[in-house]
Amino acid sequence: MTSPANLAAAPQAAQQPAALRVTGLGKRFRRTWALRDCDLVVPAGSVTALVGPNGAGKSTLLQLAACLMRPTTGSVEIFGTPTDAIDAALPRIAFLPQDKAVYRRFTVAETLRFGRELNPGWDDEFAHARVAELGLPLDQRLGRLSGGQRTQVALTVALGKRPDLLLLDEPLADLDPVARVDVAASLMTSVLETGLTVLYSSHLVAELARACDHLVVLNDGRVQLSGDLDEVISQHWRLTGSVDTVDEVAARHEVVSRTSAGRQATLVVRAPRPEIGAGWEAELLGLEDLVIALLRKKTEH
Ligand SMILES: Nc1ncnc2c1ncn2[C@@H]1O[C@H](COP(=O)(O)OP(=O)(O)OP(=O)(O)O)[C@@H](O)[C@H]1O
Repeated sequence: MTSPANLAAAPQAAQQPAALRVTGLGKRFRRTWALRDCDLVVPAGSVTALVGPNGAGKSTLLQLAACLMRPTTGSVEIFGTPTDAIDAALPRIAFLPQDKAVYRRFTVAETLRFGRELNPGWDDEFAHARVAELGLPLDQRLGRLSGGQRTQVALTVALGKRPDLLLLDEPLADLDPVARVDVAASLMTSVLETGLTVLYSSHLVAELARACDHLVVLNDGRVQLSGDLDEVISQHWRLTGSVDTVDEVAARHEVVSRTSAGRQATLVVRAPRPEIGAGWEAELLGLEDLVIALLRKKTEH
């Protein structure tokens, strides 16, 4: 009753067209399993948030999807093409790694030229229009741009490749709050204009709630939950009541987390409608509280 479940991976896997499909995926580095037994689908056209604590395996998953590493077990498919067939899969993907991987000595123009030379499907007109719209000077070296501007150049290179699946590893992490909001908004405009699928890892859960329609929670190398964001949120409740009756209430539900303070017990449960008795209250969780509950180790059993 208490083990976290993969809410929607099974039905998703059967029904939805997948931009990314991961089956039985595992990745081991020496003795450490960074990912284990992962099954998940990122639906085509979705903006999917990938969340989890440090070391959960988010970057490893993104790098496997970007064909930068080979799985130890299982498989990864991009729009139905296994990433083993790298020549077919690669043109459909763009990956923005955590460190953005830009050359600080290159100017903006040189960076775009680099993008053009490396990518057969490069859209030069789009890339130049995007940097012009953002007011980024073509002759400026990337090392002299602000962090937010550098991120915008890296995003322009990723988008200029005209990918079908954009993989972003914490793209906003090193930006100040204003730059974060601006970069996220311009990214979402580009996403809406192009209709591409995005898988986006971040610790900034509140910002993800604005941008994303699907959620994948990774914890300790495993998929803890995946599904449509509204559906996920409509099925997670915070129940509060007396510690005297908490066992009875817990026994009627799938418990995600359980805590207590003095005489008051709090349960986070997964249920379409919670079944509570007198003296108990139920409220739906917001995304941030839900992610915290999912990632918190259960403190009592
Ligand atoms: N190249 C590597 N060699 C050895 N171990 C690795 C390597 N890459 C990742 N790991 C290990 O795999 C696990 C998952 O790491 P990963 O970077 O995927 O997590 P993450 O969720 O992206 O973390 P963060 O939020 O801190 O970026 C960690 O235990 C990490 O130490």
